[in-house]
Amino acid sequence: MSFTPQLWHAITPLYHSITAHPFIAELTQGTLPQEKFQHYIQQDALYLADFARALAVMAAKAEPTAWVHRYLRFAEGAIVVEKALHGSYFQTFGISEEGVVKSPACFAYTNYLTATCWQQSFAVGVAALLPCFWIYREVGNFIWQQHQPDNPYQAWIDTYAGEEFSAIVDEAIQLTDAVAQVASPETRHQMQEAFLYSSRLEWLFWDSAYRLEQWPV
Ligand SMILES: Cc1ncc(CN)c(N)n1
Repeated sequence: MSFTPQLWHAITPLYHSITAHPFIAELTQGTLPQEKFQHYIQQDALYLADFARALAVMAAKAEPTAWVHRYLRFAEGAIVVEKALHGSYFQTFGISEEGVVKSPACFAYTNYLTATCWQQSFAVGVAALLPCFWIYREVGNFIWQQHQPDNPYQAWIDTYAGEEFSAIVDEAIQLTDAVAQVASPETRHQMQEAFLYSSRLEWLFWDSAYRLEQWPV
């Protein structure tokens, strides 16, 4: 069995906790209060800036050289495609991320990703970044299958359930398998841990938006 199905298998209960979370349930129905979606999208704009930087770090570390380009394209996708999606919602709501402070969950996730990509091996960084692709595609498809008419969040759903995003996710999965194939058992173990931590942080990110999380002190 290749490596990535094992990664997914390990987080399957966690993934079900994400799809059962009220944020996702209400996003699916189109009933998620605007205030919660706005909180999410503002935090996500801050997240994406650091996500793109983490991907650029991975591009700098990538071996073979052909992979440099792939990680640069992933970073470009985060900055151009995903930020454009946020931009359209910002315009609709008349908001921006200007002056917004990272929530504890956003702070934890972005710091985890950037620290891992800078300090750990290329292999571990690859695994830490994979849930950011894979979970979003699965959640996008999950919601899309339950299509509700006039959902105000349809543009978000269409982006992550779309073919363009799916092709990127396939690439990220293949890359992870290729890296794992030549990794030592210890590195593979570290990759599994990194994948799990990022997956937990994905859950936390949605949960924090649902709670309109602020710093308690
Ligand atoms: C928190 C989070 N994780 C993942 C994605 C998809 N790149 C995102 N936009 N935001």
